[in-house]
Amino acid sequence: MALLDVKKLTKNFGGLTAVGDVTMELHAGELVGLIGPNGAGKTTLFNLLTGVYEPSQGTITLDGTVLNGKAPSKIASLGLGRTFQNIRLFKNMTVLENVLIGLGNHGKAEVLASFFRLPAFYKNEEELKERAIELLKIFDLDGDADTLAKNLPYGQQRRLEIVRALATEPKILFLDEPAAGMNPQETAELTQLIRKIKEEFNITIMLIEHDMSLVMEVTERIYVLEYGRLIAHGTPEEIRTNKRVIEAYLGGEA
Ligand SMILES: Nc1ncnc2c1ncn2[C@@H]1O[C@H](COP(=O)(O)OP(=O)(O)OP(=O)(O)O)[C@@H](O)[C@H]1O
Repeated sequence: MALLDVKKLTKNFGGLTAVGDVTMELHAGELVGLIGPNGAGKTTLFNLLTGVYEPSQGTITLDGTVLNGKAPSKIASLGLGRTFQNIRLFKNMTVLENVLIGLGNHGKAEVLASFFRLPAFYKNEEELKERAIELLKIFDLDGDADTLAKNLPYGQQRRLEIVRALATEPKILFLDEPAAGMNPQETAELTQLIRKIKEEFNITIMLIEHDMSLVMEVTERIYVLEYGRLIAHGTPEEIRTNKRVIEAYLGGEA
């Protein structure tokens, strides 16, 4: 059974079908690409999958649970994590605090303990901090734990966003153009990082990216959208040579 099962998903904005009749599956442990020309509906699809938008039609099922109609916070707690096209960090908080927020999915007992400053609160705080530092170490950001997020170089802010999303321990991580605005050196580092995430966390990743060499290098399968419709699906090699895909991109540039 697929981990994420998307059936005939559609989102209309007035007369515009931003996502139309999309059916796709993600399996545990896969690294899958989502590409398509500007305005193809990629971000809208992520917004549907993470509950930001309600589908006009179709169903989204995670591990047997239907996600339609659930709030984004509920969907996040069920195991869908994401980053955004434009960085959304708490810029005036430190690097460590940003990760602690990701980790801070407290249960009711912990909230009570923290309110009354019970011993469990301190133990939990210490443990969370240790876990946060551990995560930052994996991503080479532990040296900047006390730096304000806004003072990190751009590439590292993007990296921190990924760490924060991973801190919620998602089953599936959606990355929306993680290489946007990066220089070639930063993009090369990101490529390594995405590989590392897959190895160390053994999670499923779906990646929207305009940088074709990055997509072709790291993904195992690719879905291609144009005008909201899936026009192709296959291995990087199949997609690279797919006539329909080449046409879509050439048309987009003309
Ligand atoms: N909230 C909205 N209201 C109306 N139209 C929208 C809304 N969000 C997206 N659209 C439209 O839906 C279409 C798909 O947009 P979307 O941002 O999903 O594309 P994309 O593939 O992510 O593009 P890009 O690669 O440029 O980020 C576009 O025509 C866009 O203008």
